[in-house]
Amino acid sequence: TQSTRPQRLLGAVQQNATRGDPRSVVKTIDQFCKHKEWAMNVGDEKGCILDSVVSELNPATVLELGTYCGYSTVRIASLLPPHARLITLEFNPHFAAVARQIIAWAGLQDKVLLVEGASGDWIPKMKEQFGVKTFDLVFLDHWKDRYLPDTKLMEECGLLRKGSVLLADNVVCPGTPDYLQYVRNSPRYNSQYFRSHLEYTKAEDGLEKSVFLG
Ligand SMILES: CCCNc1ncnc2c1ncn2[C@@H]1O[C@H](/C=C/CNC(=O)c2cc(-c3ccc(F)cc3)cc(O)c2O)[C@H](C)[C@H]1O
Ligand SMILES: [Mg+2]
Repeated sequence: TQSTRPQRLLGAVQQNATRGDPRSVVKTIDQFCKHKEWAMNVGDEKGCILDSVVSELNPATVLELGTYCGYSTVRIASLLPPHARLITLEFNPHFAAVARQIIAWAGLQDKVLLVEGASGDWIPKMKEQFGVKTFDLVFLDHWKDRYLPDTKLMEECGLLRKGSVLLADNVVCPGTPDYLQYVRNSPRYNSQYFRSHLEYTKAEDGLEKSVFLG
């Protein structure tokens, strides 16, 4: 049977990256996407902005919406302090299976909880199922029309506290106009745009960092 792109990406990691070395996993995926097949990972340019936000925040509890192959999961988890936890939601079983193997190859499985299912179903269960009080950081990188409804859902479920940071990928390309309008005009957020480029291309894209004001 034909392999899928995520399976070919996993193969590249297993052949070229060093087990237990997150940086080599990240580098391998970026090389694969630059020279072999483009894939919708946040990539190295926006990834450096992601890294700086994570390092500056030093979060204890992180939520990622949209694992895909686990590239940003590995980037984030590799920067977390020992007892910090990253919960990442992926509703496609095939992508979840590939991501689990990539996260394990990087040696980060003890810091990451990959939950297979839809954000709309799992966000309301975060407290009771995983003992989450609030998230220090949320990385949004799933379907672009779900950023706004899921942000409102997180507010309603009391998962954000004063100072919680939302970091959203692709606010220019493919674009998340309703989400941007909301976080930039709501008095409950302080929003900042980090201009960059769409992964592995010269097209403009960027990350929006929005601090919840409570
Ligand atoms: C009800 C479901 C919601 N709840 C959900 N709950 C759990 N998991 C969810 C949910 N919704 C989606 N997912 C998962 O997240 C992933 C989806 C990721 C989506 N990402 C993009 O579409 C994108 C496109 C481009 C792009 C740019 C330019 C181009 F020309 C082409 C492509 C670039 C980028 O950086 C991009 O991140 C994964 C595929 C999908 O199974
Ligand atoms: Mg993205």
